[in-house]
Amino acid sequence: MTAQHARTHSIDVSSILRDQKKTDEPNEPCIKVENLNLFYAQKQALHDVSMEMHKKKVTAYIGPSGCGKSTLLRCINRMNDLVDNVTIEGKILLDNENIYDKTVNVAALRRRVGMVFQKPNPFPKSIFENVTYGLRIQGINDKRILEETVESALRGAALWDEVKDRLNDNALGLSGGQQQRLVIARAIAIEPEVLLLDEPASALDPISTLKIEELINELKEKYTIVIVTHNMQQAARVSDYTAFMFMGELIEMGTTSELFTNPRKQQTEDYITGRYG
Ligand SMILES: Nc1ncnc2c1ncn2[C@@H]1O[C@H](COP(=O)(O)OP(=O)(O)OP(=O)(O)O)[C@@H](O)[C@H]1O
Repeated sequence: MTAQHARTHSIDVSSILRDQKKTDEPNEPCIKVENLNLFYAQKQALHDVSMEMHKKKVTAYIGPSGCGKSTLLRCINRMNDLVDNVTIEGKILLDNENIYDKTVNVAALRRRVGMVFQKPNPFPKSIFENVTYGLRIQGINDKRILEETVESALRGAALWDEVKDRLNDNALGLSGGQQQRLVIARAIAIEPEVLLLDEPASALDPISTLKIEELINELKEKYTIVIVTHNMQQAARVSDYTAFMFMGELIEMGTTSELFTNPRKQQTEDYITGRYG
């Protein structure tokens, strides 16, 4: 990135921040990460990470490619358990309960902590069946409950008006942006506490991206949200708190306005002004 780009980059972010009406009032912590280390076989991908994420706020993870953002995100619903040869040390407390405790039921944890990935991944089923999937696997088949859930989840994901007349159509016929909102509807249909979003808009066009960002602002009234993004303007637009990571370490975390306008660490400043990454 050139110096000119770097200056433009940081100016853009500050103007975005000026336009935001975010309260910096912290809510109580919902998730506490304590001294987390993660190894993929011999390779250490997270180094002694400790941080807190607040209830009904949006926290963004930023940092250069390969710094561990997705790895850290996936620890919050134990998705890394599915990877061979992973070793995890430390704790993650969800409402003060260690999710890595041996007694934790991982399926129940994943109902409380929903996840949306970079590429929309609807099932090759109807829109209705996609949204009700989580309820059906819990054995809920009452037609009235399913219909009410479909409407409220699709409304919650800002998709209802676009699909209400074709709920039985195959979800794969939706556009990429609609598919991503459908996947968010599927995640919120089971009323999780936390939503993990791993670059949810990076495969989408600018208009669909804007819709997802507006949606995140609405969803935080109900959910604690953690989002991984490569896009600093996006972090500035959607998040209340931002964590900057570098080579598996949490370098700095603060309110988004603090981190972007007054970073405490040189590495953070270098990254947000586009000097590297
Ligand atoms: N399943 C895996 N097995 C082995 N190594 C992995 C695995 N997943 C990630 N890694 C390594 O762990 C490190 C952190 O990767 P991670 O995907 O968490 O970074 P990231 O910051 O999300 O990157 P990006 O922004 O490119 O998505 C990288 O060196 C990556 O190669």
